Amino acid sequence: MIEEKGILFILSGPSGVGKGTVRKALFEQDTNLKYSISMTTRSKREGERDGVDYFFRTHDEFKEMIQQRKLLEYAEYVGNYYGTPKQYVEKMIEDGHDVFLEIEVQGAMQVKENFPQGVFIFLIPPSLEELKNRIQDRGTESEDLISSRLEEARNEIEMMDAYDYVVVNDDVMNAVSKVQSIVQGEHCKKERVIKQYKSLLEVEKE
Ligand SMILES: Nc1ncnc2c1ncn2[C@@H]1O[C@H](COP(=O)(O)OP(=O)(O)OP(=O)(O)O)[C@@H](O)[C@H]1O
Ligand SMILES: Nc1nc2c(ncn2[C@@H]2O[C@H](COP(=O)(O)O)[C@@H](O)[C@H]2O)c(=O)[nH]1
Repeated sequence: MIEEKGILFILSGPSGVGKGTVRKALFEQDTNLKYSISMTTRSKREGERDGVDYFFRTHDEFKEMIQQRKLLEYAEYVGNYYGTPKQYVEKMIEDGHDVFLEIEVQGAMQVKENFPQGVFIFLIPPSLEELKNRIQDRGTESEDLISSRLEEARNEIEMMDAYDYVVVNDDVMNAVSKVQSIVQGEHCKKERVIKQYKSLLEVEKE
């Protein structure tokens, strides 16, 4: 039998584009996907839970994770640190699960350097006006923070060329179905299947 390793999917996009919304809807449909819960130093939003939405940590705790090299990637974004705990991702991939990261672009570029076989997906809004409306209507950030995030959004969108796929989040279910096609399609990529098949042949030879 072909032993399949999991695939690492990385979803980025400007704040408020709908990454979390699309990811949650996708996870209701795809049960092989595992979400990598990030660590952050930002404060909890109303309704967010430690260990579910994020691992909420102090700056000192976060720095310790960096020093101990326990993060796959990390970045400072609009005054806070965000990072991906390494151990969970490596274990899940090894066990054959696809892992989904929802991270900003600086972190995604670090993953690309260390994990080039990952699949990089960039989510864009139908317009910048719509992005502003979405982040404002969400009502989770102050006006100042919304401005900082929107400023950051312009730089982030310029990075989309570094991604393998770009999906427009016009309608949530439309975007979900596109991301799902990407996930399924990646399992049939000949480079991936041939690599797995070659290791199977090696094992059978022994
Ligand atoms: N396709 C869509 N059409 C209209 N509204 C949407 C759509 N997708 C998401 N939204 C809304 O936009 C807001 C931002 O979505 P969400 O929180 O998922 O964005 P995000 O990219 O994860 O943001 P952040 O990076 O800041 O965490 C939410 O209020 C969500 O309901
Ligand atoms: N580099 C990383 N970025 C991350 C991670 N987890 C989340 N994020 C991104 O940060 C911004 C802000 O998130 P918010 O929850 O405060 O709105 C957003 O783009 C997230 O995708 C991570 O582990 N590493």
